[in-house]
Amino acid sequence: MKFRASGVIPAALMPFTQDMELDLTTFRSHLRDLASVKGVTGICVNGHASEVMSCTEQEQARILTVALEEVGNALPVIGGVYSESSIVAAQHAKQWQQLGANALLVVPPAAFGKGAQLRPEMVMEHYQRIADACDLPLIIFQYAGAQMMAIQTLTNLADTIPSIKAIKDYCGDPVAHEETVRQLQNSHRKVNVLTAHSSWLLQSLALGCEGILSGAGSTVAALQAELFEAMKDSDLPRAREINERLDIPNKAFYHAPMADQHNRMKEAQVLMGRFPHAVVRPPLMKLSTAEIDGIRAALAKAVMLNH
Ligand SMILES: N[C@@H](CC=O)C(=O)O
Repeated sequence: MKFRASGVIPAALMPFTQDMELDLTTFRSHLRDLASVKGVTGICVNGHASEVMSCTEQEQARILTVALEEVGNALPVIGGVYSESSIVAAQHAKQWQQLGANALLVVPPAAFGKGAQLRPEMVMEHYQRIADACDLPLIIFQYAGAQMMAIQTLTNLADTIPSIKAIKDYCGDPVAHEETVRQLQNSHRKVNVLTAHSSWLLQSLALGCEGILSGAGSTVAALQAELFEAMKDSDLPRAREINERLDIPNKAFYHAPMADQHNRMKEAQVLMGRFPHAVVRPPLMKLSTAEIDGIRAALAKAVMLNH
Protein backbone atom coordinates (compact mmCIF):
# COMPACT_ATOMS: atom_id res chain seq x y z
CA MET A 1 0.00 0.00 0.00
CA LYS A 2 1.63 3.24 -1.12
CA PHE A 3 1.85 6.04 1.44
CA ARG A 4 0.84 9.49 0.29
CA ALA A 5 1.67 12.26 2.71
CA SER A 6 -1.67 14.00 2.44
CA GLY A 7 -5.27 13.88 3.63
CA VAL A 8 -6.52 12.93 7.06
CA ILE A 9 -4.39 10.46 9.03
CA PRO A 10 -5.73 9.68 12.50
CA ALA A 11 -3.30 8.51 15.17
CA ALA A 12 -5.02 5.54 16.80
CA LEU A 13 -5.51 5.17 20.55
CA MET A 14 -4.43 1.96 22.27
CA PRO A 15 -7.19 0.41 24.37
CA PHE A 16 -6.07 -1.61 27.40
CA THR A 17 -7.96 -4.23 29.36
CA GLN A 18 -8.73 -3.62 33.02
CA ASP A 19 -5.53 -5.43 33.94
CA MET A 20 -3.61 -3.08 31.62
CA GLU A 21 -2.90 -5.59 28.85
CA LEU A 22 -3.34 -4.69 25.17
CA ASP A 23 -7.03 -4.99 24.29
CA LEU A 24 -6.57 -6.10 20.71
CA THR A 25 -10.24 -6.87 20.08
CA THR A 26 -11.23 -3.29 20.85
CA PHE A 27 -8.16 -2.06 18.99
CA ARG A 28 -9.24 -3.91 15.86
CA SER A 29 -12.72 -2.40 15.99
CA HIS A 30 -11.20 1.07 16.63
CA LEU A 31 -9.05 0.63 13.50
CA ARG A 32 -12.07 -0.46 11.46
CA ASP A 33 -14.02 2.58 12.70
CA LEU A 34 -11.23 4.89 11.61
CA ALA A 35 -10.71 3.18 8.26
CA SER A 36 -14.42 3.54 7.47
CA VAL A 37 -14.36 7.33 7.72
CA LYS A 38 -14.59 9.00 4.32
CA GLY A 39 -11.48 11.09 3.73
CA VAL A 40 -9.16 9.07 5.96
CA THR A 41 -6.02 8.34 3.93
CA GLY A 42 -3.91 6.38 6.41
CA ILE A 43 -3.70 5.33 10.05
CA CYS A 44 -0.82 5.91 12.42
CA VAL A 45 -0.10 3.52 15.29
CA ASN A 46 2.56 3.61 18.00
CA GLY A 47 2.38 7.38 18.31
CA HIS A 48 1.71 9.35 21.47
CA ALA A 49 -2.00 8.65 21.06
CA SER A 50 -1.20 4.91 21.27
CA GLU A 51 0.72 5.60 24.51
CA VAL A 52 3.84 4.31 22.79
CA MET A 53 6.02 5.35 25.74
CA SER A 54 4.35 2.78 27.97
CA CYS A 55 4.36 -0.10 25.46
CA THR A 56 7.22 -2.59 25.27
CA GLU A 57 9.05 -3.22 22.03
CA GLN A 58 7.22 -6.56 21.63
CA GLU A 59 3.88 -4.82 22.20
CA GLN A 60 4.71 -2.13 19.64
CA ALA A 61 5.54 -4.83 17.09
CA ARG A 62 2.24 -6.58 17.91
CA ILE A 63 0.25 -3.33 17.62
CA LEU A 64 1.74 -2.65 14.20
CA THR A 65 1.15 -6.23 13.04
CA VAL A 66 -2.49 -6.14 14.16
CA ALA A 67 -3.02 -2.78 12.44
CA LEU A 68 -1.58 -4.14 9.21
CA GLU A 69 -3.76 -7.26 9.45
CA GLU A 70 -6.89 -5.27 10.16
CA VAL A 71 -6.65 -2.29 7.80
CA GLY A 72 -3.41 -2.75 5.86
CA ASN A 73 -5.25 -3.87 2.72
CA ALA A 74 -7.37 -0.76 2.70
CA LEU A 75 -5.04 1.99 3.88
CA PRO A 76 -1.36 2.70 4.47
CA VAL A 77 -0.29 2.08 8.06
CA ILE A 78 2.27 4.45 9.55
CA GLY A 79 4.30 3.05 12.42
CA GLY A 80 5.68 5.33 15.11
CA VAL A 81 9.37 4.78 15.83
CA TYR A 82 10.10 5.74 19.40
CA SER A 83 13.10 5.03 21.56
CA GLU A 84 15.33 7.13 23.77
CA SER A 85 18.24 5.47 21.94
CA SER A 86 18.88 6.32 18.30
CA ILE A 87 20.46 2.88 17.88
CA VAL A 88 17.32 1.13 19.11
CA ALA A 89 15.09 3.49 17.10
CA ALA A 90 16.99 2.44 13.97
CA GLN A 91 16.49 -1.25 14.89
CA HIS A 92 12.76 -0.59 15.24
CA ALA A 93 12.70 1.14 11.86
CA LYS A 94 14.24 -1.92 10.24
CA GLN A 95 11.88 -4.25 12.07
CA TRP A 96 8.77 -2.17 11.30
CA GLN A 97 9.69 -2.29 7.62
CA GLN A 98 10.04 -6.08 7.82
CA LEU A 99 6.59 -6.25 9.46
CA GLY A 100 5.13 -4.31 6.53
CA ALA A 101 4.73 -0.69 7.69
CA ASN A 102 4.16 1.72 4.82
CA ALA A 103 5.82 4.75 6.43
CA LEU A 104 7.36 5.74 9.76
CA LEU A 105 6.64 8.61 12.14
CA VAL A 106 9.81 9.50 14.05
CA VAL A 107 8.62 10.26 17.59
CA PRO A 108 11.12 12.62 19.28
CA PRO A 109 13.13 11.18 22.17
CA ALA A 110 13.03 13.11 25.45
CA ALA A 111 16.71 14.04 24.98
CA PHE A 112 15.63 16.43 22.21
CA GLY A 113 13.95 18.46 24.96
CA LYS A 114 17.27 18.95 26.66
CA GLY A 115 19.29 20.41 23.83
CA ALA A 116 17.99 19.82 20.30
CA GLN A 117 18.08 23.58 19.63
CA LEU A 118 21.71 23.93 20.75
CA ARG A 119 22.93 20.57 19.43
CA PRO A 120 21.02 19.99 16.19
CA GLU A 121 23.54 17.28 15.32
CA MET A 122 21.67 15.06 17.84
CA VAL A 123 18.58 15.37 15.67
CA MET A 124 20.50 14.84 12.44
CA GLU A 125 22.14 11.68 13.80
CA HIS A 126 18.85 10.27 15.11
CA TYR A 127 17.09 10.70 11.77
CA GLN A 128 20.09 9.60 9.70
CA ARG A 129 20.39 6.31 11.61
CA ILE A 130 16.69 5.62 11.08
CA ALA A 131 16.90 6.53 7.39
CA ASP A 132 19.95 4.28 6.94
CA ALA A 133 18.15 1.33 8.55
CA CYS A 134 15.14 1.24 6.22
CA ASP A 135 13.75 2.30 2.84
CA LEU A 136 10.46 3.67 4.13
CA PRO A 137 9.12 7.21 3.75
CA LEU A 138 9.80 9.11 6.97
CA ILE A 139 7.69 11.70 8.75
CA ILE A 140 9.44 14.21 11.00
CA PHE A 141 7.58 14.85 14.26
CA GLN A 142 7.95 18.46 15.37
CA TYR A 143 6.81 18.79 18.99
CA ALA A 144 5.93 21.93 20.96
CA GLY A 145 8.08 23.35 23.76
CA ALA A 146 11.61 22.30 24.61
CA GLN A 147 11.65 19.49 22.04
CA MET A 148 10.94 21.89 19.20
CA MET A 149 13.58 21.80 16.46
CA ALA A 150 14.80 25.00 14.80
CA ILE A 151 13.58 25.67 11.28
CA GLN A 152 17.18 25.41 10.07
CA THR A 153 17.36 21.87 11.51
CA LEU A 154 14.16 20.95 9.68
CA THR A 155 15.46 22.23 6.35
CA ASN A 156 18.79 20.47 6.95
CA LEU A 157 16.91 17.22 7.58
CA ALA A 158 14.91 17.70 4.39
CA ASP A 159 18.03 18.52 2.36
CA THR A 160 20.11 15.65 3.76
CA ILE A 161 17.63 12.77 3.95
CA PRO A 162 15.68 12.12 0.74
CA SER A 163 13.35 9.59 2.40
CA ILE A 164 11.82 12.37 4.53
CA LYS A 165 8.47 13.02 2.87
CA ALA A 166 6.43 14.87 5.48
CA ILE A 167 6.41 16.59 8.84
CA LYS A 168 3.77 16.20 11.55
CA ASP A 169 3.84 19.74 12.87
CA TYR A 170 2.77 20.22 16.48
CA CYS A 171 5.04 23.20 17.18
CA GLY A 172 2.13 25.09 18.74
CA ASP A 173 3.34 28.44 17.42
CA PRO A 174 1.43 29.90 14.45
CA VAL A 175 4.40 31.97 13.26
CA ALA A 176 6.80 29.00 13.35
CA HIS A 177 4.13 26.80 11.77
CA GLU A 178 3.68 29.22 8.86
CA GLU A 179 7.44 29.34 8.35
CA THR A 180 7.56 25.53 8.32
CA VAL A 181 4.92 25.41 5.60
CA ARG A 182 6.82 28.05 3.64
CA GLN A 183 10.27 26.51 3.98
CA LEU A 184 9.41 22.82 3.75
CA GLN A 185 6.23 22.42 1.78
CA ASN A 186 6.49 25.42 -0.53
CA SER A 187 10.18 25.04 -1.37
CA HIS A 188 12.16 23.19 -4.05
CA ARG A 189 12.49 20.11 -1.79
CA LYS A 190 8.82 19.59 -1.02
CA VAL A 191 8.15 18.03 2.37
CA ASN A 192 4.42 17.97 3.06
CA VAL A 193 3.18 19.51 6.26
CA LEU A 194 0.65 17.36 8.10
CA THR A 195 -0.75 19.57 10.80
CA ALA A 196 -1.30 18.25 14.32
CA HIS A 197 -2.72 21.56 15.51
CA SER A 198 -6.02 19.92 16.24
CA SER A 199 -7.39 22.81 18.27
CA TRP A 200 -6.73 25.40 15.50
CA LEU A 201 -7.03 23.29 12.37
CA LEU A 202 -8.89 25.86 10.32
CA GLN A 203 -6.12 28.44 10.69
CA SER A 204 -3.48 25.80 10.06
CA LEU A 205 -5.16 24.42 6.94
CA ALA A 206 -5.56 27.99 5.64
CA LEU A 207 -1.77 28.03 5.29
CA GLY A 208 -2.07 25.18 2.81
CA CYS A 209 -1.00 22.15 4.89
CA GLU A 210 -1.39 19.05 2.73
CA GLY A 211 -2.93 17.00 5.51
CA ILE A 212 -3.73 16.35 9.16
CA LEU A 213 -1.94 13.76 11.30
CA SER A 214 -3.47 14.06 14.72
CA GLY A 215 -4.33 12.15 17.85
CA ALA A 216 -7.72 13.86 17.93
CA GLY A 217 -8.37 12.11 14.63
CA SER A 218 -8.85 8.98 16.75
CA THR A 219 -12.11 10.50 17.92
CA VAL A 220 -13.15 13.27 15.51
CA ALA A 221 -11.78 12.00 12.19
CA ALA A 222 -15.07 12.57 10.37
CA LEU A 223 -15.20 16.24 11.35
CA GLN A 224 -11.52 16.68 10.51
CA ALA A 225 -12.12 15.13 7.09
CA GLU A 226 -15.09 17.42 6.44
CA LEU A 227 -13.04 20.45 7.45
CA PHE A 228 -10.13 19.34 5.28
CA GLU A 229 -12.46 18.94 2.31
CA ALA A 230 -14.10 22.32 2.86
CA MET A 231 -10.70 24.03 3.02
CA LYS A 232 -9.52 22.24 -0.13
CA ASP A 233 -12.66 23.53 -1.85
CA SER A 234 -12.00 27.03 -0.45
CA ASP A 235 -15.46 26.89 1.08
CA LEU A 236 -14.80 29.14 4.06
CA PRO A 237 -18.39 29.45 5.33
CA ARG A 238 -18.67 25.66 5.44
CA ALA A 239 -15.22 25.34 7.04
CA ARG A 240 -16.19 27.85 9.75
CA GLU A 241 -19.34 25.92 10.49
CA ILE A 242 -17.41 22.63 10.88
CA ASN A 243 -14.79 24.43 12.91
CA GLU A 244 -17.47 25.51 15.40
CA ARG A 245 -18.56 21.88 15.78
CA LEU A 246 -14.98 20.66 16.20
CA ASP A 247 -14.26 23.32 18.79
CA ILE A 248 -16.52 21.67 21.37
CA PRO A 249 -14.75 18.28 21.67
CA ASN A 250 -11.39 19.94 21.09
CA LYS A 251 -11.87 22.18 24.12
CA ALA A 252 -12.67 19.07 26.17
CA PHE A 253 -9.50 17.28 24.98
CA TYR A 254 -6.88 20.02 24.79
CA HIS A 255 -6.21 21.83 28.02
CA ALA A 256 -3.75 21.47 30.88
CA PRO A 257 -2.44 19.03 31.81
CA MET A 258 -1.67 18.13 28.21
CA ALA A 259 -0.43 14.70 29.32
CA ASP A 260 -4.12 13.79 29.54
CA GLN A 261 -5.10 14.71 25.98
CA HIS A 262 -5.32 11.11 24.74
CA ASN A 263 -6.60 9.92 28.12
CA ARG A 264 -9.59 12.23 27.52
CA MET A 265 -10.09 10.84 24.00
CA LYS A 266 -10.18 7.34 25.50
CA GLU A 267 -12.92 8.41 27.88
CA ALA A 268 -14.77 9.88 24.91
CA GLN A 269 -14.56 6.50 23.16
CA VAL A 270 -16.20 4.87 26.19
CA LEU A 271 -18.90 7.53 26.30
CA MET A 272 -19.58 6.99 22.58
CA GLY A 273 -19.95 3.26 23.25
CA ARG A 274 -16.82 2.23 21.34
CA PHE A 275 -14.39 1.20 24.09
CA PRO A 276 -15.46 -0.91 27.08
CA HIS A 277 -13.00 0.86 29.42
CA ALA A 278 -10.72 3.87 29.40
CA VAL A 279 -7.70 2.31 31.02
CA VAL A 280 -4.36 4.15 30.87
CA ARG A 281 -1.02 2.87 32.05
CA PRO A 282 0.79 4.75 34.80
CA PRO A 283 2.21 7.32 35.10
CA LEU A 284 -1.00 8.43 33.35
CA MET A 285 -3.88 8.31 35.81
CA LYS A 286 -7.62 7.80 35.50
CA LEU A 287 -9.48 11.09 35.01
CA SER A 288 -11.71 12.42 37.78
CA THR A 289 -15.46 11.85 37.58
CA ALA A 290 -15.93 15.61 37.22
CA GLU A 291 -13.67 15.69 34.19
CA ILE A 292 -15.39 12.70 32.59
CA ASP A 293 -18.73 14.46 33.17
CA GLY A 294 -17.30 17.48 31.35
CA ILE A 295 -16.30 15.32 28.37
CA ARG A 296 -19.77 13.75 28.35
CA ALA A 297 -21.38 17.22 28.30
CA ALA A 298 -19.09 18.33 25.44
CA LEU A 299 -19.88 15.22 23.38
CA ALA A 300 -23.59 15.68 24.00
CA LYS A 301 -23.38 19.32 22.88
CA ALA A 302 -21.47 18.26 19.76
CA VAL A 303 -24.12 15.58 19.08
CA MET A 304 -21.52 12.83 19.27
CA LEU A 305 -23.41 10.58 21.71
CA ASN A 306 -25.85 7.97 20.41
CA HIS A 307 -27.81 7.82 23.64
N1 LIG B 1 -1.82 16.54 20.02
C1 LIG B 1 -1.05 15.97 19.00
C2 LIG B 1 0.37 15.74 19.33
C3 LIG B 1 0.58 14.66 20.28
O1 LIG B 1 1.52 14.09 20.50
C4 LIG B 1 -1.66 14.68 18.55
O2 LIG B 1 -2.29 14.02 19.36
O3 LIG B 1 -1.50 14.37 17.41
